[in-house]
Amino acid sequence: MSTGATTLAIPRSQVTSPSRLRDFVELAKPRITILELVTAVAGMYLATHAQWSPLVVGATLLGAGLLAASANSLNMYLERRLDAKMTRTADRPLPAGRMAPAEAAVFGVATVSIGFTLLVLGVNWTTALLGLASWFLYVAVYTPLKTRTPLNTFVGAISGALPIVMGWTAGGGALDATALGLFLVLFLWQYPHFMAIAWLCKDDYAAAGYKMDTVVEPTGARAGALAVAGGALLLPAALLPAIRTDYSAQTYAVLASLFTLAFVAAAAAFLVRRNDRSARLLLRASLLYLPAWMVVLCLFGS
Ligand code: HEM
Ligand SMILES: CC(C)=CCC/C(C)=C/CC/C(C)=C/COP(=O)(O)OP(=O)(O)O
Repeated sequence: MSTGATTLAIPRSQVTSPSRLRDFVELAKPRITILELVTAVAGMYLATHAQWSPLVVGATLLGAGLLAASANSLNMYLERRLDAKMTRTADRPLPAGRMAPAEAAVFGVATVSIGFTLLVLGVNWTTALLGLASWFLYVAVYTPLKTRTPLNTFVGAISGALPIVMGWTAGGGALDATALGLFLVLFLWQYPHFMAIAWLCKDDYAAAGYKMDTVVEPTGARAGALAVAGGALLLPAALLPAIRTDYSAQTYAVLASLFTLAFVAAAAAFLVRRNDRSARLLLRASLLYLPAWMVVLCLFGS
């Protein structure tokens, strides 16, 4: 009798090892989650001018991080069969068979419960409810819409724009014009960001049956136009969080407008020459734009 057979009979998902931890981290889509948390820190910095309580900062980041981890793991649970059809996602823990679907579901339910409770008890109800709204829109509306209509991006962008507002309200900010400006910048930013990805991954998306803009309109003209529109609308939206007339706000307005014009130029280049090179450039520009905008906003716009 071979002991090897016994070893092989143990599901890989029950083996405890560092790679198990890596799989749980992967379930949370760490890069998107980290940038979301950075936006929350920027929102909180603007509201408090760094006169913040370390406990509230910790509770906000942990609570929002757990909600984002939950949203992402439940998205992976719901999309495990479709993820198996895309080269970009086939090696994720669920489609690759390294984790049982039930484990991801339990992780997703546990993290949303703990994250929401932490935000209610350690921060405030407004922030907790904004987090729950973001979670609900992503898991229960955006995820099922992905296979139905390209309007899914509109809903995903609402979800992705809420964490910066959560940071703002966690720091005591009201749901005012500044909050609206922060929301709109994040919302609009996602159009150029995602239209570049939608172009680069269009074959994958088509293979899995996702109705992204580049799948239903494969020339990419519509995706390009949406990227330019999102970028152009950022010009007025980026000015909203700093409607003041003093010198530092003017510096912010000039710098933010320059960044935004460069971003719009990258979107326009993609619209004109729709190829992988221009899409990659636009994606890179989007990932530079957001941190640059947040730094300028925190230094001069508050
Ligand atoms: C409609 C909304 C969004 C969609 C559909 C979307 C989709 C995606 C996809 C599919 C990727 C992977 C690209 C690849 O593997 O090459 C990606 C990358 C990324 N996204 Fe988004 N995203 C959205 C919004 C956001 C938001 C709100 C943030 C954070 C504030 C964000 C941050 C990132 C980052 C940091 C990366 C780079 C990850 C890496 O280097 O692999 N995204 N996005
Ligand atoms: C606090 C809280 C709840 C934050 C939620 C943050 C969050 C998950 C934002 C969504 C951003 C988004 C639409 C990503 C794309 O997912 P996708 O499903 O298109 O990506 P994929 O194809 O890589 O799975």
